[in-house]
Amino acid sequence: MEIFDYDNILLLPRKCRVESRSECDASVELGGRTFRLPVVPANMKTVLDEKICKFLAQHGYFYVMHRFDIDNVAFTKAMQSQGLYASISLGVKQADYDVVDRFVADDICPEYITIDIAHGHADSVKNMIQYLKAKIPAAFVIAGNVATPEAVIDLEAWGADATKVGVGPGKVCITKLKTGFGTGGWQLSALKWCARVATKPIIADGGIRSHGDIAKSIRFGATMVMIGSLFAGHEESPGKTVEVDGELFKEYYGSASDFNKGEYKHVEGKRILEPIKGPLRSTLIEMEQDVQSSISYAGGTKLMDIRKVNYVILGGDNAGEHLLM
Ligand SMILES: NC(=O)C1=CN([C@@H]2O[C@H](COP(=O)(O)OP(=O)(O)OC[C@H]3O[C@@H](n4cnc5c(N)ncnc54)[C@H](OP(=O)(O)O)[C@@H]3O)[C@@H](O)[C@H]2O)C=CC1
Ligand SMILES: Nc1nc2c(ncn2[C@@H]2O[C@H](COP(=O)(O)O)[C@@H](O)[C@H]2O)c(=O)[nH]1
Repeated sequence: MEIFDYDNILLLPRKCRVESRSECDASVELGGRTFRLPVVPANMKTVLDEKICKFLAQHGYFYVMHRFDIDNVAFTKAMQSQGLYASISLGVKQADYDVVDRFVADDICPEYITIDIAHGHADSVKNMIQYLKAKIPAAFVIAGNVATPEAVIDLEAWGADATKVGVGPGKVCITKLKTGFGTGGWQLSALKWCARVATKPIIADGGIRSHGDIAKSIRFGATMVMIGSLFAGHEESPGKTVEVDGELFKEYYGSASDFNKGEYKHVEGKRILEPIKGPLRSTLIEMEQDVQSSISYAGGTKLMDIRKVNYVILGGDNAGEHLLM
């Protein structure tokens, strides 16, 4: 198997088919809705809050609200009462089953539900998917996180509508160091490996460090990418603002860090400071323009045209040109 990551892959251009990059369509379909970008901010406390979710939904972007210290039912009601879709996260504990029961009792259905646990290839996820499918069948269920084709096959067979791939590639992740497991350092080839067997959308989660990594993820089989660190340092970001030597930063911490958990137990995340990089809407617009550029370099007009390009692996044992035959 080829092992590579975002840093040592480059995509190869094909003859341009547009006169302007504005002709390229960066939108993507997921769960019956079309979103402007194949990008979703990570469902983490220092990345988004209710206000950001509302902004994203109103402006045609996908979001997944985090699941920490939040009333999912009240959140769903608030979004839907404004004519917006609701996209929430759940765990697999009794409290999460109680939330599902409240949805049923109130006859409310969030449009998207992401089952979000560290080791998603687990019977606990199978049970939650099956409970959701029985109780709220109209919800689009995303399940994860996983790292292998076997896991993608199982989650799809258990009823997940999409899977989330990525264990340990995140910027505030210390899973690799603490446990010796994961896709940190080879997330892009893990995605390729998983995409070979997937029959439903994959969300590639973690390890995106620059906008070009979005196109690379699409090339290797992602329908969408989940991004934390690139979104964490905005003016609107919910993380605390910290001043260091006159420069302003926002804190960004892992959902499995002691900062999120409130205790030091099974910690697999850390806290870092991200330099503040202006308003969120500017980054979203720049991302869209960059994805449009990627599509144009792919010789295409729409997002999935990126899947057609060849690539090179730079350096290492797998170095060379890889042509689609
Ligand atoms: N993408 C990634 O690489 C990672 C992401 N995270 C994020 O951190 C947050 C917290 O995750 P998580 O701790 O799973 O959530 P929870 O604390 O809600 O745990 C979910 C359930 O899974 C169990 N669990 C957690 N890890 C494992 C494991 N390795 N093996 C077996 N059972 C496990 C927990 O039990 P118990 O705690 O008793 O073991 C609990 O019953 C999530 O948002 C998750 O996405 C965390 C780590 C890696
Ligand atoms: N191993 C851990 N992974 C975590 C934790 N909190 C979040 N995450 C994952 O990281 C991505 C975001 O990655 P980034 O590279 O874009 O910053 C996020 O979506 C989660 O899957 C954690 O505490 N430990």
